[in-house]
Amino acid sequence: MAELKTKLRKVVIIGTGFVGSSYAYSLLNQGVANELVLVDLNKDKAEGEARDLNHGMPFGAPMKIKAGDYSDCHNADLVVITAGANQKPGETRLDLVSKNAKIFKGIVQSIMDVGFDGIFLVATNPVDILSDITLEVSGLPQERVIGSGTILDTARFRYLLSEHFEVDSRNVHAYIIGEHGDSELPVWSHVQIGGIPLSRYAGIDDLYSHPVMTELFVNVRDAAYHIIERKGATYYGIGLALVRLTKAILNNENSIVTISTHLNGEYGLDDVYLGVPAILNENGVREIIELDLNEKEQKQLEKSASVLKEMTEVAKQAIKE
Ligand SMILES: NC(=O)C1=CN([C@@H]2O[C@H](COP(=O)(O)OP(=O)(O)OC[C@H]3O[C@@H](n4cnc5c(N)ncnc54)[C@H](O)[C@@H]3O)[C@@H](O)[C@H]2O)C=CC1
Ligand SMILES: CC(=O)C(=O)O
Repeated sequence: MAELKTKLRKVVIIGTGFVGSSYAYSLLNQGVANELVLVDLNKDKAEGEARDLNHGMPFGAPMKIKAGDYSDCHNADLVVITAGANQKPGETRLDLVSKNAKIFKGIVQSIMDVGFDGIFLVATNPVDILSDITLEVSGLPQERVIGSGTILDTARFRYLLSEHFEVDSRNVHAYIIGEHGDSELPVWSHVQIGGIPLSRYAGIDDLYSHPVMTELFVNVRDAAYHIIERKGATYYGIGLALVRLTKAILNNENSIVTISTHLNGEYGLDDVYLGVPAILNENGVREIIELDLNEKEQKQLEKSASVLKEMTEVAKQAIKE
């Protein structure tokens, strides 16, 4: 009988606040990695989370979980960064830029100093800009520096469409692209339900000016504000989204997911990180999927890119000071 070889997979989470700990909990539930190390500036928090998670081990898949430090990153396959400030009610993601860019410079340098040579997955906001900062500070190839981008927004979009049309969200194919933030856009021209274009499925000629579809998108775009007003932070959705990305990477799935990646001419855009569908596997981003956008969508994407480019310059300036 052929010998079964199981590759050991090590994930390190930097930042064990709401997002980091929700992600860790979902990883344990879904038995995704063999080894999980939790790192936080607040060492007690990381230690407490590790102990709590370990007590669930008999009910999950076996894995090693411990609190650690940056030296644990040297042989990690994946480092997921969820550290930094989150939005307070009324704050935008872009309001966090200078504060979190400075935090990131220190974190990424400490990780590279121990010889990390795996994949970075960034979730901290503003995620597109901090992915760019991670690329610049780490010097790793761009396919190995990924942001969670619009994966959560895309999930929210699919969920709200599935509720509206009473169809399983897994059969709703739709993308939100651009900034993970206020300038993001829905790609209405490619929304499909079970392979049927939405305009035909719903009998709507112009999805762009249809009041119900417009309201649905606004609820996607503003979902984080609505949740933060009510419970102070969002974390379960992103925790599960990060596990989806972790599986695509560790299991070499070649999955198409909307992540923040560095564009080099795709969609006519250069030198900017933003959310687009891309094929993800154990080497990181294999290929960016270039959708045929209509004129309206292309213009909106260009606008989103210019917002991000401007704020990325602010972040790059902040880390020089
Ligand atoms: N990309 C996405 O879709 C989403 C992103 N987020 C973002 O995730 C980030 C984290 O949010 P929360 O977990 O709610 O915040 P939190 O405040 O609960 O946790 C942040 C953690 O980072 C730690 N930390 C701060 N500086 C650090 C450093 N230099 N090294 C190590 N750890 C450090 C803190 O001690 C804290 O435990 C925020 O920027 C938030 O906006 C939140 C939800 C969705
Ligand atoms: C906070 C955030 O980025 C979100 O829930 O989308």
